[in-house]
Amino acid sequence: MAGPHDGSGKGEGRRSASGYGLGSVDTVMSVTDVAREAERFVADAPSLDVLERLAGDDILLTLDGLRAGYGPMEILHEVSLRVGRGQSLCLIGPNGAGKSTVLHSIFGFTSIYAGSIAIGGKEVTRLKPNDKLRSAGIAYVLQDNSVFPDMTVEENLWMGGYLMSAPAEAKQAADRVFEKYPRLAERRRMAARVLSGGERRLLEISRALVMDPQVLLIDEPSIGLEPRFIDMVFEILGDLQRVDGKTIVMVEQNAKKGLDFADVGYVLVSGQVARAGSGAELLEDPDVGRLFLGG
Ligand SMILES: Nc1ncnc2c1ncn2[C@@H]1O[C@H](COP(=O)(O)OP(=O)(O)OP(=O)(O)O)[C@@H](O)[C@H]1O
Repeated sequence: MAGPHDGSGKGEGRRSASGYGLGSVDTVMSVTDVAREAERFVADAPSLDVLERLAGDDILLTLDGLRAGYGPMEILHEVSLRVGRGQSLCLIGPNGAGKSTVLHSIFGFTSIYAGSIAIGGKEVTRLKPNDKLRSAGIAYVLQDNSVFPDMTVEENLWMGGYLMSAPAEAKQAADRVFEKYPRLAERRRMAARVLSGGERRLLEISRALVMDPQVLLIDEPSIGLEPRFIDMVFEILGDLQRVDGKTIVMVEQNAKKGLDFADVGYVLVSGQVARAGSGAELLEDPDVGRLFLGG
């Protein structure tokens, strides 16, 4: 029977790659074709010199030869990555390549079998998530739908300060975030469930800002949002980078949008870094275009 993974090219089996987040509706490569082509990418993996050049003179976050996964299942195979202070980096790649697992590993949600993670030259490989946030200044914005719908907007923000020693401190920190985002401040006593999709995403990002992190890990900022909200979210991220100097590492299924935004892009295939370049370079790379941008 023809199916999406059988490579038969029949009926449902010939779904456009876009159904898997790999291109536009008129892309005609099957998922199997895409996977086969993507594997060929790995042969061209960038050298450490390339990664360092892309990160610039002031490297903040370093992953070296990271092997990580869930329980006994290794997902990332010797992933190395460099992010400059105040830079934005976007990970793209096929479904299941391990993009979210890179973020999970940086934040401390995975088992790490080998390799290292360092921030500002200090090794933080095996710090637990709370310590990643508290002492390494790394915050993680979950993929979609992580607001507490029955809590008010301000209660949601206070939750972002759960590691602070006193509730008053969390409230003060939340007030600083409200000053930055009047749109949220105006809605502070409303239940989060009544917010629009874009406002919910803003609340999720804001909650991660309460601890004033230096690095924001963001999983799929555009997922499930209408186009006007997608633009709004990328504007917010751009402002955090430019005005507040935050370093941003994101996974984005909308590869064009992500690469358009990011200073640096990495293509992850089968748990390995297959290509890296400036966002603009990758947007112009014909292989990236064919496989991930719909031709
Ligand atoms: N919490 C988990 N426990 C066990 N396996 C997991 C977990 N999260 C992800 N995986 C597995 O790790 C692999 C990589 O998943 P990951 O979500 O990192 O890929 P991805 O590139 O982000 O994919 P997508 O674009 O579909 O979100 C998949 O095989 C997935 O099933």
